[in-house]
Amino acid sequence: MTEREAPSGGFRALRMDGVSRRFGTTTALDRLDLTIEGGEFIALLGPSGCGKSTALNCLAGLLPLTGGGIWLDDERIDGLPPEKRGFGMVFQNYALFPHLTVRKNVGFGLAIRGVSRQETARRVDEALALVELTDQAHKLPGKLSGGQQQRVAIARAIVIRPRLVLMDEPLSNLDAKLRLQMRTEIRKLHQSLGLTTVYVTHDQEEALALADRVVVLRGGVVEQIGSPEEVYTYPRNTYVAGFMGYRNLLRLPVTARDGDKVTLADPGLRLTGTPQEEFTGDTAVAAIRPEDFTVGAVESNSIRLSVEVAEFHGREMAVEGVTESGRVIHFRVPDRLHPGEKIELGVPSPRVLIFSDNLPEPE
Ligand SMILES: Nc1ncnc2c1ncn2[C@@H]1O[C@H](COP(=O)(O)OP(=O)(O)OP(=O)(O)O)[C@@H](O)[C@H]1O
Repeated sequence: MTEREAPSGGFRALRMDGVSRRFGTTTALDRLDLTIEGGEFIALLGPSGCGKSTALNCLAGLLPLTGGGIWLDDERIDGLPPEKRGFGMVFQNYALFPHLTVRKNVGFGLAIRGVSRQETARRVDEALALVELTDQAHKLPGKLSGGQQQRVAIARAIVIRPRLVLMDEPLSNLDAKLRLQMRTEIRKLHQSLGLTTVYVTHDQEEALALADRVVVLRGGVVEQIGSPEEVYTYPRNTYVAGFMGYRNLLRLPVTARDGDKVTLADPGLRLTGTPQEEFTGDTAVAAIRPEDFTVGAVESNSIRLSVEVAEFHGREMAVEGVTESGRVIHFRVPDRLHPGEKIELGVPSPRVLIFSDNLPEPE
């Protein structure tokens, strides 16, 4: 097997064990337990301030831990300086040297590691070919597009044959089209090199598209770890559900419980759904994706509403409607609707996830 084919970059597992980081009285990361298998692509997902960059910087060695430890197989590495960890990093702002050509930028890490000129040239050529920048090698970064600059940054990270690649929101400075293109390129690169990767993002689509496993963070704490399918289909709570596109989180009175089904109702609305957790109490939260509604009731699931705003989105309309009791519902339908129109929607019970009522009070 050639080095390029080595799937794990040389380790079986990287273990973060109770990793914590405080800044004064702020706990940015609170006892993170995560084992990353060699070759895995992990996405750390959450909104601004949830601790994802802190987790990445602790892994990189840019931030000392205030608790816990990090292990690469049997070696404890959280005391090692960044350059001794053998990790490659790709940042949001590219962090390229503006006065060095693309070729020199990519070769920089090899030069400071004392790799011979001949070997450096060979590996830089190989990395540039992988990110399809061979013909831009002589240019300065300022002469390249944002996407090309980020490809230079990726080449610079992989040329050192890192044991782990750390990426901090690498696509967020790119426009929407380029972001999609680069996302596919990152996935392709991971498929061909098999480099273990930890990727920080606040974009759920990016996390689901790229990762083998997604770690959803809130306030420095892990809310859920799972495959994209798991976190998308079975979010553990309303926070993860909200992040996974369950745009309708409706707090409603419970009117019936029947085995593994719970019914919630309100004037103009009746929903029977599937509880995702044990709960007591007179109210519960129904989580429903806009795309799971259909026109017309489904069994006894029915929401009657009046259309407020309808946006044309190509294959479908994205619509906001209001029920008799003033609840706002977001849904998608294939045909054009107009403000003021009355419509009845339905949704299959398995697509109505019922959670205990732990939504924060509206401000
Ligand atoms: N150097 C620092 N000094 C003080 N507080 C910090 C520092 N770095 C981060 N924090 C705090 O720690 C928490 C987590 O920050 P972190 O940057 O890890 O979040 P994030 O999820 O990466 O957010 P973003 O996407 O905005 O970077 C925040 O409350 C933040 O204000």
